[in-house]
Amino acid sequence: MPPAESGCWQAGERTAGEDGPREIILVAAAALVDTDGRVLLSQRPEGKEMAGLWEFPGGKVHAGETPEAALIRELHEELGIDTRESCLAALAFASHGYENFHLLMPLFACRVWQGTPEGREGQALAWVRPARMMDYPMPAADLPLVALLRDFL
Ligand SMILES: Nc1nc2c([nH]c(=O)n2[C@H]2C[C@H](O)[C@@H](COP(=O)(O)OP(=O)(O)OP(=O)(O)O)O2)c(=O)[nH]1
Repeated sequence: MPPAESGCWQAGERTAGEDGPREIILVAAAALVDTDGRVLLSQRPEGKEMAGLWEFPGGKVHAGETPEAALIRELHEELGIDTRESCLAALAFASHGYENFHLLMPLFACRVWQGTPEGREGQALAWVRPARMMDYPMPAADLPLVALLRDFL
């Protein structure tokens, strides 16, 4: 298929390096999958950028942290659940240029954890089948991941 029709090549699109380098932000995220094959989405709370959009739980990897350790920490802080590195399976990643930064986000599948997820930061939660995720507005970076989840879960 010629580039113009494939959707991966658009006239006027900003490409890496055009306006100088943007900071790369490393964020680790989880597709928590329940026994019915539903995935947990978390709504970004008011006051944060992209408030109201639904995302995979997770957060920024701190200096000196591995993505796995960051994710285990974030899942505990945000949802009150505990998991371990052996329960995280690398599934995919997002690499997306936002206006002010470039997001690099590994997505891990996780089917085993202790506790019941609750929105500890006041965020709404929803268990969603991948085929229904289009009903939940998500950050632009997540859209390719949703397509992958539909195929892999
Ligand atoms: N957790 C998560 N973040 C996402 C997803 N998609 C997406 O574009 N992001 C972006 C939104 C934010 O710019 C960034 C995550 O940063 P954050 O602010 O939530 O990170 P954090 O929990 O460490 O929060 P903070 O300490 O900066 O307040 O990644 C996603 O599916 N999950």
